[in-house]
Amino acid sequence: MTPTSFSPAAAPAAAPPPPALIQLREVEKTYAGRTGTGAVTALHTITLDVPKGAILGVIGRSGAGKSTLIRLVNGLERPTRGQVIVDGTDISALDERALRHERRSIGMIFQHFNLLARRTAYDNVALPLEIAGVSSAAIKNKVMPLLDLVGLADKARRYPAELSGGQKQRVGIARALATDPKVLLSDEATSALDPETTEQILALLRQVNAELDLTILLITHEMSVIKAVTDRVAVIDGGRIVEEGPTFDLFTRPQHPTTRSFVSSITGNELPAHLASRLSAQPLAGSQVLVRLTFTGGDASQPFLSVLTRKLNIDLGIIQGNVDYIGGHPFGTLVVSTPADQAHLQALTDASRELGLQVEVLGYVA
Ligand SMILES: Nc1ncnc2c1ncn2[C@@H]1O[C@H](COP(=O)(O)OP(=O)(O)OP(=O)(O)O)[C@@H](O)[C@H]1O
Repeated sequence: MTPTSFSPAAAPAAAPPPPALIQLREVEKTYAGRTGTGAVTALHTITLDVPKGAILGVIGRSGAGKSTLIRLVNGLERPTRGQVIVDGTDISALDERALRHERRSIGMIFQHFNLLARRTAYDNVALPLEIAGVSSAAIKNKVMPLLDLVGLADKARRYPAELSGGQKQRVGIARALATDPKVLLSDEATSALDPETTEQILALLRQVNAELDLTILLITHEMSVIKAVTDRVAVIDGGRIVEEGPTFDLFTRPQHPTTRSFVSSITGNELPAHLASRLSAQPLAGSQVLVRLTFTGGDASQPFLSVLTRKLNIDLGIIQGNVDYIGGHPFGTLVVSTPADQAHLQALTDASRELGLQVEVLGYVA
């Protein structure tokens, strides 16, 4: 059943967004069908802004169109319709030569690192500079500080086979930064790494974002990556952006069912199956109503449960609860049960709203 939303708390007034460094304008991408298949429209009328200096994550399930989207931004694919603009340049309108030049300002890192096995870490990082015709003295001045930045100064002469997954991705990041890009594209860059290494690589991305004022567009299927590193998030589903906004807002006030499902995957918001299967949309005789209270920001630590029970003189059963942090800001959810009486429910809703909580009626269980 679809939960009824009881007046979610108003979003705080947002400052005007800084200018977008990446702009997708009504972008559509249709692939000609492979042998024996029809054409596939991977992206439908996508409009998306990545503000300068931001880390924006695009999350979607397999086949949603993430890879297509990121490949359009570095010009590996051309849109069927619409424009892809990076720092004022319409990537989709460039010829091959101009595109090659423009790609120097767009770094990219990959899930499987894409390092050349016969080149050392140093030589992998040097490669884009060699291609750009930079002198070997200037290359040395560039590569060693970059290896230092990613924590691999002592591994310059190692080959990829001698490096761990995390170290390989560090080389990938240094290589992507070699040409001083304005934008870093990350294609599932931590998907092949264990959780601890993932955390370290995401911390490195945050570091280069802050130190180099680098705009980062990353695609992922993992909400934990979105939570750990992004400022903004776009949810893609069936080739369409179904929701986009500041990461904290999407976690605390997800609107679209796909976003809710992604958020649930990490916050444990989903009710246990045995309870969800018994939920009814209408009250039954003697039933309890299940209500999800969501608390965000600085008020998350207030003792609202005891305030509510004292104020309303009601019993609240705790069904499920969770507190989490995004960018250092707490948010949490608590699912409570209480007798399904309309006046009772209204009083609980009003009192919860007074405390700054969002209230969502999930349904009724007998
Ligand atoms: N070169 C291609 N030719 C035809 N269809 C393609 C091509 N590339 C992608 N598609 C189709 O476009 C759709 C979106 O694919 P895309 O790879 O962008 O999704 P994704 O979200 O990155 O998926 P995954 O996470 O599995 O990589 C899918 O239906 C896919 O089969």
